[in-house]
Amino acid sequence: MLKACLHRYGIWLTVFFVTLLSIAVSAGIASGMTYWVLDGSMTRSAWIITLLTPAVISPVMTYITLRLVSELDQAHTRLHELIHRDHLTELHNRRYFMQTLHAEIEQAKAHGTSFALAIVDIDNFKTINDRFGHLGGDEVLKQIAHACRSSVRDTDVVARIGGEEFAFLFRASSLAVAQELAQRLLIRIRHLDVRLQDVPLPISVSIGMTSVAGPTADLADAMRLADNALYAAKSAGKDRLEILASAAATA
Ligand SMILES: Nc1nc2c(ncn2[C@@H]2O[C@H](COP(=O)(O)OP(=O)(O)OP(=O)(O)O)[C@@H](O)[C@H]2O)c(=O)[nH]1
Repeated sequence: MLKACLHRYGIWLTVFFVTLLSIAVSAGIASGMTYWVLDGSMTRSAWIITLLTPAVISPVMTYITLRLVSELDQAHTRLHELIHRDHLTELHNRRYFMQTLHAEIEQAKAHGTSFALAIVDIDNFKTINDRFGHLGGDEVLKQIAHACRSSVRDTDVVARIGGEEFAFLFRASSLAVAQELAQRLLIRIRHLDVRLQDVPLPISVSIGMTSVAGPTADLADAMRLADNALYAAKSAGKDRLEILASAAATA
């Protein structure tokens, strides 16, 4: 925490902030709160100290501290976005998706909850790149990403997990509900009005889906089943949904 502060705000602001903390602590005002500082939750502890210190520190110093804390908050939010967003489509990225999937699997194991996982791959995307170049392909990716986002519920998670591959996590969903959402996505993408250089492009995706439920839920198994289902959808002619339910979900 101290290193990050030094790096971003330089020596003088860091010294100022540390001095401020020392004054507050030595005045006995922040006793009991210091474990939060040690715990690393700088923002929360700094806010608490800031609220308690106006009586002993001048308003100017309090203002500076508030600015510092708010900048730290913004820096933290920007960093979080950089780490978890795909910059092209503004969807979540693979890292975020895998973390969320892992948490959802743990939830299923602990509480017997269920959800559906889908992997969506654009059909014949290479031909679009070959014909219109990488920038043209990027434009199509953005439009498909938008369609993906607006085809699901707020509680669902959508991410771009590879070049022309997206993943969906349908929370607390039966396979039937998730299947309906995926079918809706297929239709929506089929009817997208995508044009590059005024040429209308037929766009479609293939979807592989599986369900995850109960104490035997496993991340690697879930990804493998969804991948295999996607492979089946591609092999069966593309532009379709294939489902491979896990043994636990069908039991
Ligand atoms: N424009 C663009 N293209 C990408 C990006 N990432 C991967 N690609 C392209 O995606 C294409 C994927 O091609 P393939 O794996 O052959 O897949 P496909 O042509 O969609 O074929 P099927 O999956 O069998 O339907 C390649 O041309 C990659 O260069 C990206 O970020 N932007």
